[in-house]
Amino acid sequence: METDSDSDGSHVSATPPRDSNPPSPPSLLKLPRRTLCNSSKSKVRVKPSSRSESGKKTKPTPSQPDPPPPNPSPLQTLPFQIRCPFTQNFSTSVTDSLETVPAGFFSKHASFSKIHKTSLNFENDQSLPPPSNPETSEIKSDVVKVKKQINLVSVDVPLPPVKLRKSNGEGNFVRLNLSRGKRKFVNKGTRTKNSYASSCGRKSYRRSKSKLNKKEQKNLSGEEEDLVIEAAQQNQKKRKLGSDLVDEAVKAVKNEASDENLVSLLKLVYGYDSFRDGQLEAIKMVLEGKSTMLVLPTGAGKSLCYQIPAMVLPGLTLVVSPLVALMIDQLRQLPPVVRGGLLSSGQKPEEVTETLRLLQEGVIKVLFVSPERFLNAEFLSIFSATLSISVIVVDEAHCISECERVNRSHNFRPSYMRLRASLLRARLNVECILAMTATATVTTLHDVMSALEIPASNLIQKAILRDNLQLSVSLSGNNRQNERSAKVNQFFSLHGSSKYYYILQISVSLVPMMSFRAMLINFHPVIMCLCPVYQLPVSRLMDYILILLGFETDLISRYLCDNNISAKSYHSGIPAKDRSRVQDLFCSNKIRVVVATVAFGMGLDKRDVGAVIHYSMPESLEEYVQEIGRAGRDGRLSYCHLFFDDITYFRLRSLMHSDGVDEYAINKLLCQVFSNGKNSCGKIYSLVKESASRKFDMKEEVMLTLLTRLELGEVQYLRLLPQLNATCTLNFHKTTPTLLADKDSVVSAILKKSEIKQGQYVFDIPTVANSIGATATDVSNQLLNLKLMGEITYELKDPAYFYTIVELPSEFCTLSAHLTKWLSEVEICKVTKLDTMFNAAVFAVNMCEKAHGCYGSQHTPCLQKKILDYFKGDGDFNVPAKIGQSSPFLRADIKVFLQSNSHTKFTPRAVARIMHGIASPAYPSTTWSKTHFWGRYMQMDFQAVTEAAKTELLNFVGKNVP
Ligand SMILES: Nc1ncnc2c1ncn2[C@@H]1O[C@H](COP(=O)(O)OP(=O)(O)OP(=O)(O)O)[C@@H](O)[C@H]1O
Repeated sequence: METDSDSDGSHVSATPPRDSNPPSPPSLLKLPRRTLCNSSKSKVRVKPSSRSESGKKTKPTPSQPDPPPPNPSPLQTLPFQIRCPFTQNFSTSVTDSLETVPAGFFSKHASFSKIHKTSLNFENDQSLPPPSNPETSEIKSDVVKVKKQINLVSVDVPLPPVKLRKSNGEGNFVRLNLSRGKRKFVNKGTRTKNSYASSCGRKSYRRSKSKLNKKEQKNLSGEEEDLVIEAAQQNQKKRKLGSDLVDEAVKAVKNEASDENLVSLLKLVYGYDSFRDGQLEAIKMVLEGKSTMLVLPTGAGKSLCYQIPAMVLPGLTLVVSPLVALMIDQLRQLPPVVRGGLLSSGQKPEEVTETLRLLQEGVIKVLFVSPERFLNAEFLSIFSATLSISVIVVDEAHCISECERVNRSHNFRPSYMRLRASLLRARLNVECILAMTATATVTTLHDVMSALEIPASNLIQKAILRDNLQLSVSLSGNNRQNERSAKVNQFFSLHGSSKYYYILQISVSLVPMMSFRAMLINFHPVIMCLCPVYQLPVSRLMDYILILLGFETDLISRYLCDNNISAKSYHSGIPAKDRSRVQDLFCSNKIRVVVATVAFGMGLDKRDVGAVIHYSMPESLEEYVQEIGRAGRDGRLSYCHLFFDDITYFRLRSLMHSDGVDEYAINKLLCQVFSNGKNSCGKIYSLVKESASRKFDMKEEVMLTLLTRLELGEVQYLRLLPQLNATCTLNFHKTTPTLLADKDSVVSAILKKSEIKQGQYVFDIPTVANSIGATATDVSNQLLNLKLMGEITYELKDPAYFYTIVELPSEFCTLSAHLTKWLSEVEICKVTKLDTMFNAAVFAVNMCEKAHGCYGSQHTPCLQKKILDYFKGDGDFNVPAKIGQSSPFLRADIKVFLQSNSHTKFTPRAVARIMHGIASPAYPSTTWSKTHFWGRYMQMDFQAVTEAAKTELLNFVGKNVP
């Protein structure tokens, strides 16, 4: 399943809210007024809002008067403000920024506090936009003298070893590959500018000199040239020294993995003074070869827990990661002393070959792979006797849990079933497994630890949430279109042109776009809402990620660009190359906003993301925690706002049922898979994806999940083979078919097993392969060879799942009942997670008593509590009251529907899907959305609709229905 790694769930198309009574806008977050001022006001220090004794918020008192605020408008009373870059003030006083950090944060996260201060210093120094990478500024100052002295712009003087980590947030990989515009998925380690072993001296000087333009070269005096050479040589020495120091430190840890030795290594390689909570413990466990379950909050530094062991342990560290984007990001984050590589479906053959070569040579210490690539025959063949693996790291290990697997990636990820300790040990001979996640409920932890055979004593679990994230929620209301337009007009007539108003204009102008969105979703009578406006305080370099559904991302990013906020969209419809470019641009601060679907968030480690805005509700609290975890990774206060509305919730809840299947359909699938009876064992078969999907009314991913379960369940019934096309249409050109068949067994088999249609030979690849005892891949390769020799041309069609039968089930009924139960548990689990997310949001908005620090739309304490309860297993799992359980019209509507479609066969599930507006392979939306029953009962419990459909079908057909 090659695409899985890129899955982002953008299939979800949310319906806009249509509540006729919009809530009163959320109360204003009292911002330091400086965020609203132009640069001339930048020195004005304003205390953040304070609370009166009665608990009411009071307005901040500026030490210097600001321009009078605009007249009160609903648009002002919002939690955030999106700032235009031109009005942004980058010069922030240290005290102001410190005021934004919640009490207790530094005490808990010593290392965070260090970074926080570093960043503040940077801000003071860098007062003008556009911003350079904050992480490089400190380091650059070290070399500034040399540069100034010799009047050079582009001489890259290498850095002292202790600062390596900070000097280049992109890691050596970026330097060598990405900066050239080509992505080779190999971390080039020691050859980079910042690495210890990079060549300097003469060679470096030559390279530097060649970068200068002619004029600059002419201006370089002999004395200056000597200075350049001397600087380069000095740095070469420093690097050598640094490299030796790291070697020494690694050796010391190998001898004794003491706290002291590990901290020295940490300082030397990363420049950090101390480990964060949980890191040291985890590193020591891994170094001792103990399988470990590590649960640390987002941004707490889990990656370091395998990076340091990778420096010390002799073999390879294999990291299984769910998304290609995440792998690339992690590869970049590797320190220069640890060389990494990745194997993914998006690579060119030469990149794969290069990675394999480096692996064989033992140069690559950390290899990232997707679960789809993992453990297949090709992958296993890499690992010869000489290549040993020290640790397998399962990143985002919650995906192993069955419910999580489908929920988080919005797609079935059957390949996660391969991540079982027994398989890993048998096939890769690895003892130590490190499973890492930020979000795991008690059940998920249990699933992961038992799959990976991690003893309970080896669980390291710290806080779930960082406390520098300010959480707010608002329920989107639904204004009628003309009301909205009136509001916009009123707003502009009141506050014409000042910069302050300009900022508001940005959000207000989202309104026409919302209407456009309404036009796109034409399946329901949609009443659009005036999307609340976000006002985000920009007290520092600020970036935003808007998490929202696929097709909207382009619209919104275009809109933001039109309003001078540099933004790009990121969703699965964009080619992988462009997506990674967007990520590069965002990470290098060239754009400020990424308007993205969920694919963008996972694992992204950009320190200064100031806010994550959920434009629509995530599907679970795990997803929410994971996604807001992209904000504030530098330890500073950051904002996470969630918009939710009933319609989107209903829509998402319906979609949770789109993967479900009935026992009847599973039974039919089993009959086909094992249709060849006793003699089929050991033979190759194919299941053509498209036709089977329609026949069984089952999504392709669901079929693959079932096949994988038949391979990896308690009994191995079959073995999955590489996916290929099943049907071939072939023409002979040079040699006559019979002559060629004499020389070639594949051709001979083709002649025997083909049908001739219009002079062309049409055959089934598995049939030909079985007839000569070859594999389907062998047949495909031979066809390619013959084509290259000019003997044949051919066309392949019918993409299919290929498998060999290992054992026939004794009977299908028990097996299909078992599989159905398993899938329906997953379905229920997904719905429960969504309900819990919705309940938490509803609680924050409606039931929170505004005690314990919640106020206005700020719900940090109460949301934090909801999240913690959920992860402890005490969440509010009740079905929200909004979900209807019965309707007086439902059965009558179903009856009419069945009568008007009497020519079509339905199952109860198929009827319920249509009533919920969910397309399926056999009932596509192109046909069925035309019925006016489409989506009519979206607000009713799916199970209740299914039951009603079953009753009506029984009445209608007058006999048992499946
Ligand atoms: N001991 C430390 N002191 C200071 N910074 C650290 C420390 N350890 C890690 N970091 C930094 O913290 C940031 C986040 O680390 P990392 O990406 O490993 O987090 P994570 O736990 O994997 O987060 P997520 O679950 O969100 O992917 C990185 O920039 C990393 O360099």
